Amino acid sequence: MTRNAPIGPEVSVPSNWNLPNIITVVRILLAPIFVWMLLADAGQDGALRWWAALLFVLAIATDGVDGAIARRQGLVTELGKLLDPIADKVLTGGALVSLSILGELWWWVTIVILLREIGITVFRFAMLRDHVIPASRGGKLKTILQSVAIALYLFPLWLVVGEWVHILNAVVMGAALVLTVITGIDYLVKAAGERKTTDA
Ligand SMILES: O=P(O)(O)OC[C@H](O)CO
Repeated sequence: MTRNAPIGPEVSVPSNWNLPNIITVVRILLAPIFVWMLLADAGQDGALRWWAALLFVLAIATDGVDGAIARRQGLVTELGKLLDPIADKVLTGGALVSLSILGELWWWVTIVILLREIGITVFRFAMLRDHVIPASRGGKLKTILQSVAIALYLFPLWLVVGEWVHILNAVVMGAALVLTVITGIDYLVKAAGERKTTDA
């Protein structure tokens, strides 16, 4: 037996350049195209606005696809765990900032959500020496709720069903905002709990 030979069965580590991670990268690349389309429409509710809304929905839907493929085909990687939430944040963050630039969403809502999203991303990187913190169930639910809220703002539904839809949009966005803050705090509380257990 050679010295330093691995003991036990070899465990194959999936390459970082696999289909789920490529889909995640495509999601990041779609974000600037979507933002450009939305801002180019400049609040005129024209065809470009509808296309931008559709592109957002298609892009955010890939969030479920990459995760499902990764789990089913055993392609879950540390890079994927790190990159997937970032891709979501680039897309949703781009949408929120654009909506605020267009004067359709209060800046304070965008700022609170961005602070939470950037804060948790910085926290994830800070914890990298220990382990990658995967997205929690609450975090996943938060992204779904944010996406629904953003999609409601993006599609100019008021042209079809009337102005009352603005109330629905604000309520759903409010719920997304609350869940965003709660799940952010949850990551920190859980990490503090884990630290206590390892220190004891
Ligand atoms: O806020 P996070 O980091 O929990 O993000 C959750 C991901 O977007 C789920 O795909």
